[in-house]
Amino acid sequence: MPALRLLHIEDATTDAELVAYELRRAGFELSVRRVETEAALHEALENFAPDLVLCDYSMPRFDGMRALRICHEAQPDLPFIFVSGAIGEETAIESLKSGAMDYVIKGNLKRLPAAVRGALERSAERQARQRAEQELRESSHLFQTFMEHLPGVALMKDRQGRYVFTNPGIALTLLTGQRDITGLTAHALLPPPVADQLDRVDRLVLESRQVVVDVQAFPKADGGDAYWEITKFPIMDRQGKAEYVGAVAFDLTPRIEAEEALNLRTRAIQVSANPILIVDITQDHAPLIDVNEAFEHLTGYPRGEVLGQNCRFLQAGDNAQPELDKIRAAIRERRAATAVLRNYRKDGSLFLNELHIAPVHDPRHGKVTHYVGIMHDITQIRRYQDELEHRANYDTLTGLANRNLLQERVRQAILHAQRHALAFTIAFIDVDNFKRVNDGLGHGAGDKLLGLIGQRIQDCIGPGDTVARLSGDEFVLLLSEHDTQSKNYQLVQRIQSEIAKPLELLGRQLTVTCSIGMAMFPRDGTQTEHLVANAEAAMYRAKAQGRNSFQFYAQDMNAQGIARLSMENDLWHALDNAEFELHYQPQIDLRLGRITGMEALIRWRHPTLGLIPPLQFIPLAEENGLIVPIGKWVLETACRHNRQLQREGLPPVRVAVNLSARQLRDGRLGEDVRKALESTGLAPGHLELEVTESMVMHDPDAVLGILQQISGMGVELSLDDFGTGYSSLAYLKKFPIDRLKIDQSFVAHCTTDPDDAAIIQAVIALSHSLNLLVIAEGVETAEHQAFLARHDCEEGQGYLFSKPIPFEAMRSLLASNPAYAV
Ligand SMILES: Nc1nc2c(ncn2[C@@H]2O[C@@H]3COP(=O)(O)O[C@H]4[C@@H](O)[C@H](n5cnc6c(=O)[nH]c(N)nc65)O[C@@H]4COP(=O)(O)O[C@H]3[C@H]2O)c(=O)[nH]1
Repeated sequence: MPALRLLHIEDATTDAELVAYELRRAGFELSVRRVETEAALHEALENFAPDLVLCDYSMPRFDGMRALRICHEAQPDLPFIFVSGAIGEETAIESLKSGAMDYVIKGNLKRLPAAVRGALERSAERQARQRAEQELRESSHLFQTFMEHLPGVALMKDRQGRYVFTNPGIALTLLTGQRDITGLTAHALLPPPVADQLDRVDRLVLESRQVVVDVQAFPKADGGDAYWEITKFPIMDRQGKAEYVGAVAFDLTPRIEAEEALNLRTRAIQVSANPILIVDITQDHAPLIDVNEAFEHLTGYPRGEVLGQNCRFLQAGDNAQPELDKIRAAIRERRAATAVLRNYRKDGSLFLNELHIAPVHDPRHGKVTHYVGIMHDITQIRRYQDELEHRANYDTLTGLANRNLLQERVRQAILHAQRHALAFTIAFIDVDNFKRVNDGLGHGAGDKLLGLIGQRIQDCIGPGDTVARLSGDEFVLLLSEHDTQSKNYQLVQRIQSEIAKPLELLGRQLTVTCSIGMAMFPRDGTQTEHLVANAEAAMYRAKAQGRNSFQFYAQDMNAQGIARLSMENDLWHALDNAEFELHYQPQIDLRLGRITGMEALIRWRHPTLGLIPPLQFIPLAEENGLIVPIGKWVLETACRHNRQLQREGLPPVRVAVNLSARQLRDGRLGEDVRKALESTGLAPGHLELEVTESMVMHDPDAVLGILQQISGMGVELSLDDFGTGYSSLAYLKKFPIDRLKIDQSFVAHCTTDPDDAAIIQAVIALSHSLNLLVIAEGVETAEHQAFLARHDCEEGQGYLFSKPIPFEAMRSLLASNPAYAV
């Protein structure tokens, strides 16, 4: 036990010693400090740290009551006892009231030890109590703070259901917002059903003495419910009786709402039409942790079979896909990406997967932990795109490249050739007389023929070459390795002999030929259009030289080709646009000087080029077959005009109409003639058809039938350009010809060239012997007329009498009923 530190305020040292003696005698161990001034007291209180103060009441330099105050102020709990001479009852009471713990008279020091012990004990008690109070205050403060900051509700109720304690959070569950509800019950605060439920659970807790966890809905001010999870527990009193219900409650609403939102999203993923997969990349083999129904549907893999697996199984070993690198790089760099992959279903079938992957960040540390993949089956779309692309680049009829693809390939060939200083060839192939097959056997057969020809051409060329069908019967070849004419020559020979091989169409043996033109890069052009146009020009030149031939491009073909091309183009529309008209040249009876007939000669009134003579477009129309409809129009118009003149009362004349070779072969000529006569009402004897020697002699057997048919109708026939060919007059006997027409080239020189004169005489004589009439064309002078008349040529036609004139002029001429000099 440490020595009692005694501070003694005493001016008399002997008194002080007596006091110490008395206390030691009573068993106290003492450490004593004696002071007798105020200053010394302050110093001692500060440095000596006394356990007890004894003080004389009245001292010469100090006052006991003052000393008491000083000690009290410095240390309120320090035990203070007056030890003094007699001070009277009142003073003693006064001192005790002022805080002294006891009063001992110096004359009765025996009482001092007991007084000291009592003071020390009381002081110790007081200090203990103060400490306890302090601790209580502190713990109460801690409890308050804790309760105030608790993110929920804490409360206590008594057995009657009255709130004994609530934290401020209680306001959250109550509609009132009331904070102090001590003494109230739930029924005073909440709707009855809610209060009833709370009471029920309280009773359960009190009766079972168990912890009960319950979820309770509380109505919210804005409508709807807030859900609280309430944990209730019994609180026992000292006797172990469950007197109170304690409760802590937490608002579940945000969690429930978050769960609902999550559920919604999960459901959205589940029912999404797009297959969706989720991969965990925190694990080494990046397993699938979720897939939706659309994934199962597309791939055929059930969910349970693929979860935990790496998505690699979708590639089924087809791992050499460059697009896979895109996915790998994106995952390495933790970013999104899109790639098109070849994936395989469970049944092994292929589908094209346009896969979009996006990283998912963990909100806690921002790291990418998962990837979400959205799949898109683009197999059909791709197929459709390919189909479109194919249609855009390939000819549907033959399966060959079309103009588009050809242009692209030629463009590439030009770039390649320019880079490596190479040459290549463009060949233009046109099937000879294709129109005849098409018209004769029908379009189906024509299409089949084009397919066969395309195939034959294809078989002749190399793998690096392209064969394209431009339109109709035109094929263009890009021969990328043909850099010399000799190579081209060999190829052309091969193509022409391949195409010319007999083939069978609709059960008929057929042989077709083709004309080929060629242009070489860079010599004949450095641009696609020029090369193709020049090859085409060469093809036309080849055609002009006879079928089944070929030509290399030569500079001068160009202008000719272009003009021809544009004219051909216009010719297609000329008939629809009514750009044709007929002029008439009168034919004169050379003995009577009267008009007996007129020849219909076609003119084309071109919108920009003006009046075009027939020799400039008839051969073209012959070639492309337009001559047939044009010829039909001429026939009808000539008949109509002639009938009109007759109706107007003019002297009836014959109208002569030129036929072309193609019309003769067309097979519908007889029908056309009959219709023209019928529809116009012209008598057959007033129509004459002119055929040329060459037309008849080319295929005499075929022509004979149609000429007999026409002649049988009563229509007259004349043989035009007679003398220019090599017809044998003997052969002519077989034909139902009425009239021979001496070509103007003989007439022109009949008066100057004895040979021509002799020929004319012989022709006239022979004709007469065959009972044929004779008409001479190109009668330009009176001498011509006289010569012809002298040799019994019945009729003449030429500038001497009239040039070909429009219909109106012809009508006027007939109306004037001219008499030409004979
Ligand atoms: N130098 C000279 N020429 C004369 C004289 N008298 C007439 N001519 C011309 O000689 C041509 C006679 O017609 P063509 O031999 O049947 O030769 C015709 C005929 O083969 C053809 N043609 C004209 N119209 C038609 C037609 O409707 N259908 C067919 N298929 N061919 C036609 O075009 C050819 C040329 O017709 P056009 O230019 O009208 O030329 C006409 C006519 O204008 C003359 O005294 N001196």
